Amino acid sequence: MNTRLLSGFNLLAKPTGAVCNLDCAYCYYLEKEKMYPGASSFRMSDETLETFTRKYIHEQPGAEVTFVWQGGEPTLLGLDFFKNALLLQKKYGSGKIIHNSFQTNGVLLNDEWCKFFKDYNFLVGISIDGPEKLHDVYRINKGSQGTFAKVMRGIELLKKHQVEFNTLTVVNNVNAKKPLEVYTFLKQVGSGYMQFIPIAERIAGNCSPSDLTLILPEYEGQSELAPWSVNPLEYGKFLVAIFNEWVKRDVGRYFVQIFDATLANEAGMPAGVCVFNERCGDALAVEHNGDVFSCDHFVYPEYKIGNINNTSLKKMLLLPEQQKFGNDKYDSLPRQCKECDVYRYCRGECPKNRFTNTKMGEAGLNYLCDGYKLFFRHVKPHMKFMANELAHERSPANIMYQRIR
Ligand SMILES: C[S@@+](CC[C@H](N)C(=O)[O-])C[C@H]1O[C@@H](n2cnc3c(N)ncnc32)[C@H](O)[C@@H]1O
Ligand code: SF4
Ligand code: SF4
Ligand code: SF4
Repeated sequence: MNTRLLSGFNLLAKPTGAVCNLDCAYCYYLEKEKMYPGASSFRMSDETLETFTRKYIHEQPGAEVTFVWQGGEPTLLGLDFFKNALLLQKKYGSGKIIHNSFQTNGVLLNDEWCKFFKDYNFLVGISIDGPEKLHDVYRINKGSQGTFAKVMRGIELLKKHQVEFNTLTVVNNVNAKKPLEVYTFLKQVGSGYMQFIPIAERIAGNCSPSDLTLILPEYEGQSELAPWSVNPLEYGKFLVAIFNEWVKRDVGRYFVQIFDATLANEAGMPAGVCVFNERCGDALAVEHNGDVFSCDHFVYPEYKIGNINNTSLKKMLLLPEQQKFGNDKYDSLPRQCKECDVYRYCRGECPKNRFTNTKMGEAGLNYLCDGYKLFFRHVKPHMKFMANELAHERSPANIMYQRIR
């Protein structure tokens, strides 16, 4: 038995496929609709939902199961879909503790949605890229209008109903230049847990309209960097600026995913997020029709590992190609990463972003490398201090009263 399976796996659900009410310029998922030419509906059927729920609960080795609803935009399915999902979770629950996490653009939230989230204890992730002028650069609707006002309305409703929420902020070529504006804004909004996701995409040249244009890291044809991609050093500086602010006054008050992950790695614990673990491969994605893929960021025909309606999840996880996918996170690293002084934090980050070469000409280096080197080297002494506090059962927040050099 694969030891990673013993500790559980995740399945990110896309019950509306790539269908969305928005048209965010940088979205990696919208074009996945092309993978289902001729599909008349992108709504997960009741049968597939039931099979998915049953298998996901029964095949999970642990006593807790987390459903993560994403897309496309999951609110487009309407509340009844999720009421049914909860009934099915109850039906197949087998005494396990079940959590639900819901990733949304926030635009369609209303009192009814928020009351539902509160009543059933959903954790809601809201995508917001900063204050209005930064958010509206890329997060636009089908009429090319900014969505900031509607997202803020959604957040106010979540707060009114006391729904637990966190934020996802895509760091792109524009907002990366304004780290403190973004950070201060997210604090004002009431985000207790911030996730920053760097954008690094390449667009293929000479594509036919039916091709996916945002390409896999191994693609060797003609391509160009997508203009919204963040510059690696700028990303590093963005993180450093926010860290410097956080470490002075916000430790223990605001949580930032990459800071948590770095501290966990320093302390010898699992990072808590796949990109900063040594290996991956246990976070699958399921499309509206039951197709299962190696990962949400590898929804490509080459990475389809089966369909939930006719294969067990365990069988898919144990397929040699899926095992290789997860092991390659470490095995395929260039030598530069394996010998890197901040490897214990960075771990080569996500294989999706490994499309550049090392100085020695070796392929498979992470595009964001320079930024990560800058950030991880900067935070290293602080992380060592905080890990030492943890090891002595003291609070890492004590760092706010220290001078670290
Ligand atoms: C694909 S969306 C689906 C859920 C929902 N529609 C939303 O926007 O939150 C999931 C997350 O991916 C982020 N995202 C979109 N395009 C991305 C890209 N090219 N690289 C990294 N993250 C991206 C979005 O900002 C969002 O936080
Ligand atoms: S709202 Fe989410 S799924 Fe829709 S376009 Fe934006 S990032 Fe993509
Ligand atoms: S490919 Fe990247 S996002 Fe997917 S599981 Fe691995 S580290 Fe995570
Ligand atoms: S900082 Fe660069 S060299 Fe070091 S592990 Fe990360 S990607 Fe590899």
